[in-house]
Amino acid sequence: MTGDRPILTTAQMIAAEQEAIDAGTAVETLMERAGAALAEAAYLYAGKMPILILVGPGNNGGDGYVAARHLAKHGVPVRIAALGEPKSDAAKWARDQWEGDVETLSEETKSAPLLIDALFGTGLKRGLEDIVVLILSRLATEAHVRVACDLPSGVQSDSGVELSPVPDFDLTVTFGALKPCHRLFPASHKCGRVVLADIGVDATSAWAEIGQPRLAPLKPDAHKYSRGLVHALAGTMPGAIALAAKAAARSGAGYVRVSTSRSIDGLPSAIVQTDTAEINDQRIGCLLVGPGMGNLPQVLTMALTSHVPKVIDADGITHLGDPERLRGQNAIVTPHEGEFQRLFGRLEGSKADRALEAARRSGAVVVYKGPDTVVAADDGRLGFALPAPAWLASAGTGDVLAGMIAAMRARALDGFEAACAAVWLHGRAAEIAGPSMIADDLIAAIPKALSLVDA
Ligand SMILES: NC(=O)C1=CN([C@@H]2O[C@H](COP(=O)(O)OP(=O)(O)OC[C@H]3O[C@@H](n4cnc5c(N)ncnc54)[C@H](O)[C@@H]3O)[C@@H](O)[C@H]2O)[C@@H](O)CC1
Ligand SMILES: Nc1ncnc2c1ncn2[C@@H]1O[C@H](COP(=O)(O)OP(=O)(O)O)[C@@H](O)[C@H]1O
Ligand SMILES: [K+]
Repeated sequence: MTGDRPILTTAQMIAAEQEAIDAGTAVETLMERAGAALAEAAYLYAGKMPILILVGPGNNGGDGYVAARHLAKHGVPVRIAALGEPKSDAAKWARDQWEGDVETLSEETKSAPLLIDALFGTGLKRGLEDIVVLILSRLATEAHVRVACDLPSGVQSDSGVELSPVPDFDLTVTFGALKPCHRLFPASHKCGRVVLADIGVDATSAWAEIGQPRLAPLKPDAHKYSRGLVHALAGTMPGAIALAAKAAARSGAGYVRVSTSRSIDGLPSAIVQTDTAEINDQRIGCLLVGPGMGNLPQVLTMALTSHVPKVIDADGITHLGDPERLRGQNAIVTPHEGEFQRLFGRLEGSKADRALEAARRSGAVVVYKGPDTVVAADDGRLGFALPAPAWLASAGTGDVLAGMIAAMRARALDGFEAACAAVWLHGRAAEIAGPSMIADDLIAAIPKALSLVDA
């Protein structure tokens, strides 16, 4: 995922900041860059709209004082309302550089068309006091544009959990790297557009936002097997495997084959139906099992005897029973919350932590689905999906995703890269298909989603 926007926990961010400080950059310099970037983003978004900046006692507040100075320099009318005095040396420095008034944040504080929330960032330890929540909510409602400095106040940076109620923001300007909360639910859906500013800290991480995939262009001498053979195993509900198989074909698999004991209606003639299960055919790029499998655990058991890479979804996950069965399987599993808990139990930590733990326990690539899908590999790589439209919440869209992943895997991407590419394309296909889509429409939108990438 080289090139994707890195995601850092608070501890990693502090370490990266310390590295920059040790290399000779003062913390005030980092704050100056952060505040200047916040000001620039707000100015680009809203021009000379009058601004109210709420500042807290820590370095998040410090960024707010710096931003105020830059905005005022550009002729933007700026007011500051502070929740207490600055506590850190850097924030005190930023406060001293500000030559304007500082109001005390209270129930009397008047709103402005643009609100910047620089109350708390990564240092938040508990929820905001009720009275502060009320004031923030009123000022946010009365503003036309809402901008969060680093992250919306009230959000726990590492988990995306709201420690106190958080208003909706239009824009979040973050520094050095994205934080898990920008892509984990519910906070992910409160941030609005997330702008990442470079402040000169080296933010490298095995965690990143899943960006647009880079797929190798089709070679002139391609043939159906080199594009990838996906072999799907049907079960008791043929509709689900039909969705998955069609999605695989539309995602560029050169050859899609379905083992089924009875003919499946409505499958395109290009998809081969066979009543044999040639699952050890060395040409298979990816085996797909689970969608519509129903209560036929023997289908899963047979799939697990094969040595080819595999995608295991839906009923296949339910019938696994023990994550250890996945070890050495070269598998990608695609659980939603219920399936995840059935297979891995109730794990501790954020969704990111749980996904990584599941990948470690099973050795599989885990695509942990939902409004904040994450993809984890057992080597520690973790991809966070962009927010996808909520209208994906309809029957069969998961089957489509499983087919798309199988196609990406069959074209010889590694398991993690294949899952990330498919998750990205699935989200874009949903946007293209629009709010009243059903899973079949999602498949029809895959070619347009693929045309967004150079493939
Ligand atoms: N890490 C970095 O590289 C950089 C960080 N910067 C900024 O620094 C921020 C982090 O700064 P801090 O660590 O000072 O943290 P915060 O500014 O988030 O706030 C921490 C302060 O608030 C107090 N506090 C926490 N929760 C509270 C609550 N619910 N009610 C009242 N007080 C509470 C803490 O005791 C502490 O004094 C980042 O979010 C970012 O905006 C930037 O200045 C640039 C560089
Ligand atoms: N509220 C939501 N916002 C965005 N994506 C969602 C939401 N709900 C579900 N999805 C996505 O839709 C798909 C649903 O998959 P799944 O739950 O397996 O459904 P099914 O088994 O009916 O196909 C997943 O890719 C999931 O991430
Ligand atoms: K904030």
